[in-house]
Amino acid sequence: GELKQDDLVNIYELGQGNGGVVYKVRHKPTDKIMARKIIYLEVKPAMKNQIIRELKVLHQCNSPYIVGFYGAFAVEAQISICMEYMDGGSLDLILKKVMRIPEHILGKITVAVLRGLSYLRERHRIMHRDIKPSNILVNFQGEIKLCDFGVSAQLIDSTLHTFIGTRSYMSPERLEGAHYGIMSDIWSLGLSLVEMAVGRYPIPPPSTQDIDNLIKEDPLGNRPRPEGFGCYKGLAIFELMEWIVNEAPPSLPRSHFSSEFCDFVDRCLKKSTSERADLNTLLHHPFYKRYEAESDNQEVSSWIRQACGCDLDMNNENNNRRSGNST
Ligand SMILES: O=C(NOCCO)c1oc2ccncc2c1Nc1ccc(C2CC2)cc1F
Ligand SMILES: [Mg+2]
Repeated sequence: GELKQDDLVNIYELGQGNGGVVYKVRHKPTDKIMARKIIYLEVKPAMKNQIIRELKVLHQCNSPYIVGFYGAFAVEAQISICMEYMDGGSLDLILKKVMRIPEHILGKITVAVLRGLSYLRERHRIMHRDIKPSNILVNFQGEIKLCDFGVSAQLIDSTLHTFIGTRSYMSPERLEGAHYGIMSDIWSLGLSLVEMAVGRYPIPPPSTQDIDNLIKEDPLGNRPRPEGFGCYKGLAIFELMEWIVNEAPPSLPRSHFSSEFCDFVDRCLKKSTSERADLNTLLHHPFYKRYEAESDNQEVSSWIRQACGCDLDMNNENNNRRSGNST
């Protein structure tokens, strides 16, 4: 049945984005745990109703690579979007916890994102519009899914002025105000992969020294960040946009990543859309091919649990071994 505010109980806040806040909630009538995103919008009732009507299309959005949808409703100036609760959280939060994400996990993330983008395009004729680590969610079963994509045209229009949007994942053509489409999502994917591989937002590009500091012999890739690292005191948003439009795109160092992975991100980060790889080309790329065969989510599942420090037995075992009182 229809979701309504009085049937939801807040458990705790999951996060705040620009223009939205997300709560973990329980739906009393079904006892189901959900994530409830609240977007504040001062729009005329007619527009609000149109947004809710357009969001209901999400009931037809069924894919293993798209976060599930339970319903949407409006109360006063709030739009609520209730969706599947993903207990591993978003990749930006995971990235804050670990130093960086290993290539074999990024391969699985790439498969999920490309399949999610293909689903949205083939079945719903939409692009995502906001690909970035915080819009890629994971769970402890090892599933990787997309959220916060532009399914409601009216919601896009109503938030263009308010949400500054994280322009820093936007493609050069979009920042220049030119026409843009799915190829812009491909750029955002490439930039997100470099950020997750290297461990910091990759513009301005990290120096070779940065890279060497990053990728010291740390197989698990999770180590407390050295002081001041990663929270780069980099450029202001406008300088960043100028850099993206005027300077060479970032790339991965072949010294630390496979040539297929380096080539994959290079094809995503071509500044000119005519040179940039499109979705179908990427679905045939050796980097994608290397990971598309793996069907089980076990590898991602155990990595996520280790990254969240949730497989306590593993940790205790390590601690025991370290302190020498192994049973
Ligand atoms: O959250 C959004 N932007 O995040 C900035 C505010 O924090 C957002 O921007 C849109 C623009 C147009 N249509 C929709 C959305 C939408 N939200 C959304 C879309 C799809 C789903 C699917 C169920 C998984 C869930 C969502 F919350
Ligand atoms: Mg988001």
